[in-house]
Amino acid sequence: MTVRIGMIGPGGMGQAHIDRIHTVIAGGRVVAVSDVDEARATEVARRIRGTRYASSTELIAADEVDAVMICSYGPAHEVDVLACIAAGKPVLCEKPLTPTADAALRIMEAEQAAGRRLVTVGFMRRFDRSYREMKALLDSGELGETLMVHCAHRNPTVPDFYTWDMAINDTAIHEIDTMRWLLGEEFVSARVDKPRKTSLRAPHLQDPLVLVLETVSGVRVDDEIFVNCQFGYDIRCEAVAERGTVSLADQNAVVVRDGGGRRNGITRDHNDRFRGAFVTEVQEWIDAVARGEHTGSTAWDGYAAASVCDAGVKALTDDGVVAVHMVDKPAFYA
Ligand SMILES: NC(=O)C1=CN([C@@H]2O[C@H](COP(=O)(O)OP(=O)(O)OC[C@H]3O[C@@H](n4cnc5c(N)ncnc54)[C@H](O)[C@@H]3O)[C@@H](O)[C@H]2O)C=CC1
Ligand SMILES: O=C1[C@@H](O)[C@H](O)[C@@H](O)[C@H](O)[C@H]1O
Repeated sequence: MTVRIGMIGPGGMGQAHIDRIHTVIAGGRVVAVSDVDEARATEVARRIRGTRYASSTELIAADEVDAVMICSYGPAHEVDVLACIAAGKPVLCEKPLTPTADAALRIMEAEQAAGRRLVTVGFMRRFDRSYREMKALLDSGELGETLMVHCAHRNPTVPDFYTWDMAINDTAIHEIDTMRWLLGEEFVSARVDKPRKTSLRAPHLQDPLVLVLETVSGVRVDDEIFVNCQFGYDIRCEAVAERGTVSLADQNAVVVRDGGGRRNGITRDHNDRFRGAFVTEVQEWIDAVARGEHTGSTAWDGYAAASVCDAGVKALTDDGVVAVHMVDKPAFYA
């Protein structure tokens, strides 16, 4: 069976997903697109020989669409995810599921009422080989209990529409989800440290910042967010445990040594750094849709991450430690 996919919001991320589905991934084909930018949707539909729908509502309802990928902006996700649930169609929604927890809660409620897990959130770092090796080592207990994790998430730059809160609910949300998964527990509080700002761009942003999180058991996670670092897409993570540490290595196959020294390249963007993770994530989702099963991060994961983001965004404007508020995990997501 070929899973026929409808793509909402075929911008940068959406087109990268289309390319991998049509080249390296098996079992799926993007047959339909819709975008508020009609010219973009028309061009992408022409290129893939698919159908352009005037609205996401029409795309979701179309008989030719078995499953939906949502790659529009975070604030636009909720309405389309709810429409997919109402139509009974599996949906892979790019992160964030929603920028705030109240919206994610409405999605969880709708999905539970539908009685079937349909929502997968695009937290692709869970599929990254390096993070997986790190998790396997920590879970083995060889290094003892994990005490702290130091993360850094650096982007060369961000677009003009990037707002101050997105440092938390669009960027740090990656570490928030990955650390929940890596440590296997929830966060209880958030604080934001605000160092000197870069003069190189965007005075409306607190850039860089350090998000400091604490888990239920007291593990401390610090996450440097620096989205105008100029030099590359630089993702770092070091877990400190009782008997040792484990870190992500740089993502290069080769290291150059010459008269200028020893060096390896720095990845340029998310597709460059997480290419393998995206392929595994989307392949596993298509395979699960074909089997009629759910896979990957759930609406609960989207909600839990958004709850931590709410606290982080509050901590960005208020000084001090902000508590994370979450509902109890429904049995539906156990
Ligand atoms: N997993 C990852 O590392 C990454 C995830 N993302 C996520 O992917 C999503 C898209 O980001 P980008 O592709 O970078 O943005 P983009 O701006 O390149 O593309 C977004 C597209 O959605 C369209 N759009 C906006 N609102 C819409 C609506 N209501 N209905 C239909 N189309 C709509 C826009 O016209 C545009 O074509 C976001 O949720 C973002 O957080 C983005 C980059 C990396
Ligand atoms: O998800 C992503 C973007 O939406 C976000 O804006 C960037 O900061 C992240 O590095 C990228 O992976």
